[in-house]
Amino acid sequence: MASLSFCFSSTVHCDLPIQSQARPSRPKTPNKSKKLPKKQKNPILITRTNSNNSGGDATTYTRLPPKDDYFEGGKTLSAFNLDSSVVKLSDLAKQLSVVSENGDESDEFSSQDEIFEGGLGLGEGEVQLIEWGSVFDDENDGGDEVVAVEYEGVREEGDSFDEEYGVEKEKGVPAVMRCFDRAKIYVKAGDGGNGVVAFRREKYVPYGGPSGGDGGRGGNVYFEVDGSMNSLLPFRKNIHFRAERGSHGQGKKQDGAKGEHTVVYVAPGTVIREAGKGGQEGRLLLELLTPGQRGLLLPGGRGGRGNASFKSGTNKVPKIAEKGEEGAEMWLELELKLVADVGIVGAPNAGKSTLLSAISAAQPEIANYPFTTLLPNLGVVSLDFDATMVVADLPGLLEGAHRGFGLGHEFLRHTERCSVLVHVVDGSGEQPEYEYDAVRLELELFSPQISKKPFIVVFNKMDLPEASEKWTSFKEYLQARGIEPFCMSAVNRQGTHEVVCAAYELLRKKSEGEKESRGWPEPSNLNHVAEMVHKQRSAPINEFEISHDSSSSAWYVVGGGIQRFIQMTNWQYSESMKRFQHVLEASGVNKSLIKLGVKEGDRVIVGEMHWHGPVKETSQESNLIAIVKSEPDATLPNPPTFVMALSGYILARSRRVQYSTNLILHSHGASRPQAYGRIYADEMGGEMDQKGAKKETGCSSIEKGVEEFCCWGYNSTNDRA
Ligand SMILES: Nc1nc2c(ncn2[C@@H]2O[C@H](COP(=O)(O)OP(=O)(O)OP(=O)(O)O)[C@@H](O)[C@H]2O)c(=O)[nH]1
Ligand SMILES: [Mg+2]
Repeated sequence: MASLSFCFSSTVHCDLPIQSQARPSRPKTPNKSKKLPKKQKNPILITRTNSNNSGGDATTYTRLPPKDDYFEGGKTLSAFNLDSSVVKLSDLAKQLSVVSENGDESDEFSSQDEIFEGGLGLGEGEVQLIEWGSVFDDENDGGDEVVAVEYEGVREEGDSFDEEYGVEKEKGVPAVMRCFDRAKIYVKAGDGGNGVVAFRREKYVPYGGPSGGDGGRGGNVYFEVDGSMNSLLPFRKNIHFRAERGSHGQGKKQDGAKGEHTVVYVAPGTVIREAGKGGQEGRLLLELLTPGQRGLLLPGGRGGRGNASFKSGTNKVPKIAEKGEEGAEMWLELELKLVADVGIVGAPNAGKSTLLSAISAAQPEIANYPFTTLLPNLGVVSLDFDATMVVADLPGLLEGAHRGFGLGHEFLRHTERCSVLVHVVDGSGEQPEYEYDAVRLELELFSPQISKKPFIVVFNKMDLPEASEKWTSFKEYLQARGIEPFCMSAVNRQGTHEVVCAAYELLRKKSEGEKESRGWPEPSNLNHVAEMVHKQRSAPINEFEISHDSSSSAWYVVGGGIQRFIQMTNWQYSESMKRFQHVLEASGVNKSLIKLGVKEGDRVIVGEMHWHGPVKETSQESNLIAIVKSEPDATLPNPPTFVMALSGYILARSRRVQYSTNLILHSHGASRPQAYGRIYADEMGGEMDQKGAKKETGCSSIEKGVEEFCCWGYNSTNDRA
């Protein structure tokens, strides 16, 4: 491989791009066009040109044109601080962009007149100055568009790519180019609706019984492959996808409505990963390839049960209802790798898009300047013998692309999934052999796998005399390397059929060899993430693990079933606590804790819930524990929105009370914390009545008796905490 230097001599002549290019248009986005910025910092040349796309105007942009080409009157470029004697090809990419022609005429335009005066051979009104950097920051999509060329930055011979890399990639490449095939999004399934406590109240129907309905199920999150998408650009603006929550249940046994599902549409070839942490790549979840494929990603939460569902033979008047199950949520990283049989690669302006338009019904943007194609275009090519293949026209490759230079591996990545490559070489360029080598080198450096893919080389623009002159030497150059190149004129559609047939033949051979055309396994089960979530949730309540942190005297109970139970428990109902105690007992959590040596004052943490576990040595038979939903040692009672409990409580099995009081506070609304609990006679000196309980707890009113009370308006900082 010839050693490649990316410099060129100022004597090399190339056509001036700004004088011959057609009016480009950026990829259409739904955003409104913005006006050109008023403030100008660095001068940029913008020309409004109306040249056509005729093949005769074609210009090769393997190198930046020498400075003389920009200034017909011999005017120097010193005003632009550009030393163009040594410039990398990729500089041009950075410098080309598209902006709205509808912008304001700059006030500073006149102040810069001397820079351009007479030097460009352009009429008045054909040149504007705008601020570089503002051009790509918006998604300007104005009607009439012009080309902006920035003359900025000195490129010295010997500059290393490393020095440039990073700065230029981030600065020079517009966001629209960087982000179209990667996205990070947040998805959340809908929460289930809450169940309610209600009783049937009807004339002549005494003891109507519980009639609280269940909450509705939350909506699911689906992924679907939309064949009309070829980028992930929509995720630049909208990254949060939440399914609707289920409605709450209502009285008269009315269940809540289900939440609406959410469908996230992605382009074919999207790979979905769990968002990685600390720079690590996340777990691979899904690979969505074929249009129409649909997968359930996150199932919605179950609706909470209303009190009608809790009715039983022993509890005919249940005053308990569940909260809805929370919908699963996660951050995802999407990556798009275009799925195509054939990828058209080559240097900018080689005629790749022209070839695609000639061989398929696709209508990619074609224009005589580099980086017309910012997003890959797909086309379906039908051959005579009833065979089709998907062809992708990829944006131009530059020196240093394998390191992200220019448009970088944003695009090289797409070649990974193409089975066959068609390498288009611009025959009208100064040195087609050099251009060929440069692009091959980039492919090799990016990935050895890509360079091993079968490929054909096509020498384009044969209709131009300067190209046909070089054809023989180019052909010999490649033949010496064992490659038989094709020649064509994409504009005139001459030789394109041979190219298509050759590409198809390669594709067929490869498919036969590998027994699969794309080397990409079809995913078997697209719902496996949802199944995994479902499995985690349906874990039995008696499957848990307990760990102990001796420094903080905390016990951690981890178990899908028990955590889910706690999340769905609605603590506002006093019966919820009884049920909770029962579950702790039935699931074996209490026993295990006591066996492991839980002590009075220890904290027991289940999921996000904190529990104080002041279990006395003597109260082996007792259950745990109490309640806390916020910081366990938070002071009472402010802020009123705190939901907390103060101490643990133990339910004695026998009627004889063994330990202590418990106090569980829940805030209801803005200002009225509510306390539930039991106060036992032992601690209060043997006897205690409602009055005593009231005094003891500081509650302003007590609705129940000694054993169970519920008080409103709790305001004192009771030291039972
Ligand atoms: N004379 C002649 N001009 C051609 C031919 N093929 C393409 N062109 C011209 O070359 C210019 C660039 O063509 P595109 O198809 O946009 O080139 P590209 O490789 O897709 O360029 P990028 O998308 O910028 O990388 C256009 O002005 C075309 O009209 C050809 O066979 N003959
Ligand atoms: Mg193109």
